[in-house]
Amino acid sequence: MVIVMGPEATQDDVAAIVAVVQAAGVEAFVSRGVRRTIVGLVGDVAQLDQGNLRGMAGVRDVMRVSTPYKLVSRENHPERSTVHVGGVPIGPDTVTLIAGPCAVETPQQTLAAALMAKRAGATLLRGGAYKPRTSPYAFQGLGEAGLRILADVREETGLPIVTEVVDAHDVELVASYADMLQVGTRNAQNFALLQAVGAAGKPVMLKRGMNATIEEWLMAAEYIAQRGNLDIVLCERGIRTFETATRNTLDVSAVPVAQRLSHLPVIIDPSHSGGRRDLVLPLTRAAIAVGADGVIIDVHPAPETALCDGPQALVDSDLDVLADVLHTFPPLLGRAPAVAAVAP
Ligand SMILES: O=C[C@H](O)[C@H](O)COP(=O)(O)O
Ligand SMILES: C=C(OP(=O)(O)O)C(=O)O
Repeated sequence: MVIVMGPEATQDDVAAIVAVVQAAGVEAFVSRGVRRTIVGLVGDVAQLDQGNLRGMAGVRDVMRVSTPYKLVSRENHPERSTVHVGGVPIGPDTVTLIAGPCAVETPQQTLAAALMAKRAGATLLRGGAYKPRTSPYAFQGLGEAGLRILADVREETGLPIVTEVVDAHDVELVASYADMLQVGTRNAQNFALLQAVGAAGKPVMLKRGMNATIEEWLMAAEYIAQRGNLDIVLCERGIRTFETATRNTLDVSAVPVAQRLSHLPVIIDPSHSGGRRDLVLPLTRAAIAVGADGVIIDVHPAPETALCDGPQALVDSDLDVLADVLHTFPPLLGRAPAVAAVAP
């Protein structure tokens, strides 16, 4: 961390800064220039409150030179990581397709959607049994009955399950069925939930908060990592902007930025970002082109009757194109579509 002090800063102002910094066990190196004085800090600067330092007399600016997140940072872990979910890799060598229904509605609908997902080349099945809904009157998911359906469909199709948990109290239960726990955009800064999933012993997919900066997203991942779990996959799912033509604005630049800052795999959700079926395939192409380590896509056998997010679900007639994108695009970038660990 570097503290820049203006020309008006007195000797006492500089001494006050040095005293605060040293009291926190951090070393301070002062270099006085004609127009400004720079105080360079070395040590565990996480102990210091940047805002408080910025408020002290004579201080012009306070700048971090290292990242505030440590465990998920690429500074301390230069190699990019691969996370395995039920034996399926998500990482730099592959492009993984996770697909399935937005919400688990019935056993028949979930199985039909899982078979669609498989036909498109998915090696992981998505599906929400606990749905975070804007309206308390909207379908909230089947809860544990939905988890049981997912487990049956996993048995039948061999696809490991990715499913969302919305409440810290449900983490143990959801983890007892899931192969990967999903934390959604609405809970992306629910710190108690992040800590609970971090302790659950299952890989976690952390969606980006719809209003979160990339740094806030990585700090959220750090909460999970701090509980001893580094099997985290980051998922860019669109952010809130002024644009109303799409449900959210897909921030494609978040993929290379997050991959540069963090060793964790980064995937894209083209369904929740565009919010429109006609955008899912173009955004999937964009995701692969920008270097995403996978995509998570909604599919539904009858989206006109879907209980959640029907307009963004791919239908049967989209699957061949999706499969083709998955087979032709990754090899252009030296990658392979991720395959199942054990052929079912
Ligand atoms: O699947 C995700 C969410 O539950 C869903 O997108 C929420 O949408 P809503 O705003 O219609 O509740
Ligand atoms: C709730 C979901 O997505 P998001 O959190 O991105 O809205 C989902 O994928 O089911």
